[in-house]
Amino acid sequence: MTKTMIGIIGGSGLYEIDGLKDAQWQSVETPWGAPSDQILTGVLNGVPMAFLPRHGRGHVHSPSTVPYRANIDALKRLGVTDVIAISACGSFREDMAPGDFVVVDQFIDRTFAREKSFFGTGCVAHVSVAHPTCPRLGAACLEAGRDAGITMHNGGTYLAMEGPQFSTLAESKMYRESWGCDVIGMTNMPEAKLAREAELCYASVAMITDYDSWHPDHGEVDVTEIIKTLMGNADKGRALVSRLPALLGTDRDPCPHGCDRALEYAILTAPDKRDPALLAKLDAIAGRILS
Ligand SMILES: CSC[C@H]1O[C@H](OP(=O)(O)O)[C@H](O)[C@@H]1O
Ligand SMILES: Nc1ncnc2[nH]cnc12
Repeated sequence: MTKTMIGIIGGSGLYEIDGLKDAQWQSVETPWGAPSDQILTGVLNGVPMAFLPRHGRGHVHSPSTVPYRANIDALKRLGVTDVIAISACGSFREDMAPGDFVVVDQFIDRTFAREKSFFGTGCVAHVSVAHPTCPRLGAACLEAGRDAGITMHNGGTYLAMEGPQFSTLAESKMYRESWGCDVIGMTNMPEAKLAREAELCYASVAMITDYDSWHPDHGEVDVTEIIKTLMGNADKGRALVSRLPALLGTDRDPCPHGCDRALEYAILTAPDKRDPALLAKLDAIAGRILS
């Protein structure tokens, strides 16, 4: 049995959380560069927690320049076992209204200008992302949100776009009508794929801020409206987070869905052909399987 450590990746509007005992902002170095910011560590309601603002405090990084690999590596290096990503999203569904939260369980990845893997020449690995989020962790988020009085939706497909511009009307309609997506954002990919490679359980909570541009009564996306909705959402996000420790507990069994064993049969490169320099960089991510 291992000890639980909760990692929260806070999206737009969520740059810190309160109530951590022994809170301190820590600098973490990784072989993939610096994470988005220092990481706030401490203990929340009896369980160790690490909080990382995805865009950095003051919103420094754009969705394309967020150092996704460094962020996931830094959380893993600190001992995080369970990552909850909290993200501002547009909605493609009338019934997923601004102010509601969605526990996302699928993604369509339309990003193209980002590093998407820790692996590559000299150590090739292929993990499954058929089920890219952890159902156990998603269920805890759903319960925590409902306990906090938030309107929660169980399951949804997140369209990850490159940005930073919002979608055209034609794109918005295509994602909604032809592709059956539920929400849209710019950051959960490659974050979710990298978390799987790092053998971390990952759940994604979408905080709905707008109806993207498809909705005839709402017109185009307006970032000032998004920020207004975000201000209300951020407090709800914190309320959800404060309920997670009681639901996840201090001790942790192996993930029933195998997230923490994703690399077991994934590495294809023969031991004698592996690149020592890449193996050294993989110390935190794949140390369990490579050492
Ligand atoms: C503030 S509008 C667009 C911005 O908000 C979302 O960020 P995050 O996913 O980190 O909450 C979206 O992905 C864009 O980066
Ligand atoms: N409509 C939208 N499209 C992409 N990212 C978003 N983040 C918040 N609203 C969004």
